[in-house]
Amino acid sequence: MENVSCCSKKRKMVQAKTWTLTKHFDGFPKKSDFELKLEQLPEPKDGEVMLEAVFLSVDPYMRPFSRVRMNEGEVMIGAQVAKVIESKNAAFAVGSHVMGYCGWRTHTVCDATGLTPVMADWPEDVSLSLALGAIGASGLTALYGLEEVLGLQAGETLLVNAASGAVGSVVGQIAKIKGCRVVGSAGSDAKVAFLKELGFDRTINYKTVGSLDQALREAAPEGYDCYFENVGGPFSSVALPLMNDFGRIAVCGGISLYNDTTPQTGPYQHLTIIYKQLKMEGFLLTRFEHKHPESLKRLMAWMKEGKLQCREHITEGFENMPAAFMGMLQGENTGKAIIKV
Ligand SMILES: NC(=O)C1=CN([C@@H]2O[C@H](COP(=O)(O)OP(=O)(O)OC[C@H]3O[C@@H](n4cnc5c(N)ncnc54)[C@H](OP(=O)(O)O)[C@@H]3O)[C@@H](O)[C@H]2O)C=CC1
Ligand SMILES: CCCCC/C=C\CC(=O)/C=C/C=C/C=C\[C@@H](O)CCCC(=O)O
Repeated sequence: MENVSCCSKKRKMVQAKTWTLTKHFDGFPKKSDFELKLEQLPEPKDGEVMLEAVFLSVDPYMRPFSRVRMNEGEVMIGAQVAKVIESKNAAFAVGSHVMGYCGWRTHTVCDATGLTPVMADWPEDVSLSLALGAIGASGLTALYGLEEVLGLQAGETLLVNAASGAVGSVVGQIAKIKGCRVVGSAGSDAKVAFLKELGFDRTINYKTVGSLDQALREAAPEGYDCYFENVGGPFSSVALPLMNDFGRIAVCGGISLYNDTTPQTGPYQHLTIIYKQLKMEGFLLTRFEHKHPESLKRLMAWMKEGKLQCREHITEGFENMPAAFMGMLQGENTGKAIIKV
């Protein structure tokens, strides 16, 4: 990123590149829903820092959250790992790295609210981008869904969909660490091969399988005790009746629904839920924020021990953020979708 220098002899003026939402998404996002803009940044005031983005994240939540948390014309929401390039805050040294929800922007001036220093003893040979994925929000979501929501126990059978993605790939690996049988569904043969590499017991390419019901039954003739739901919609309608009595379902996401212009309706599963006495619970990772520091240490330890593989799908160039976002929603990524500035 080239900064524009002008006027002041003392200080280089910094221009941020930003991606704004021109118009609320209507159906699947389009290129014209985004606009690249330049923004002249002020000098940081006391307590503030200036950040330069190193890695940015594109995530499914941006699609539904944009509608409820953003106005048209605003900078797209999102997390990044950034380097502190100027600081008037003693807690954030120049040259250190932070994780923050700064949005889709190359440079940011902000106070420290909402900035998290990247884990103190982050190993030099581990990419900082993982702080946005497996050793960040995606890994934490997987861990909390399994431990806090599902209460997964050794010996149980778990189903996870969008299994080769940022969250799903960690879900399956943690479930294996915990001594469970894991069935994963993903949208291509290459993705399914990746799941096998990760140690999933059975894998399904839901796009080519023919009968999903039959494939899910064959993958777990004993039935499913736990279901980590990332997709929703028709997949869920097929999976729920295959749960065992007292089965638990963690509703983490519903990506198959995010781009709908008309909300999908039924089939309604109330009778299955009653008869099988199922427990279904939605969650947001933010509920467990107080556990983040300890949980990140556990994820990092698993990675160092070789028990957790962290695949990333890296797109080069800030200019390509909208394309990377739309690509992720279309299933282009295996592992965490990341933008390298
Ligand atoms: N509750 C929470 O706090 C959080 C929830 N989430 C949710 O977790 C889920 C996974 O997120 P994340 O791991 O970041 O993203 P992923 O890395 O899994 O990327 C999205 C993947 O979803 C799959 N997908 C896209 N469209 C569809 C569709 N119509 N039907 C089925 N699969 C589809 C694609 O894989 P494929 O080729 O296999 O179809 C795609 O690669 C999302 O639902 C997200 O909203 C994420 C973080 C926090
Ligand atoms: C508006 C309906 C939302 C339905 C659920 C949609 C998506 C599930 C999901 O992916 C949730 C993700 C939650 C993320 C929570 C915290 C942060 O990582 C995002 C903060 C975004 C921001 O405030 O900038």
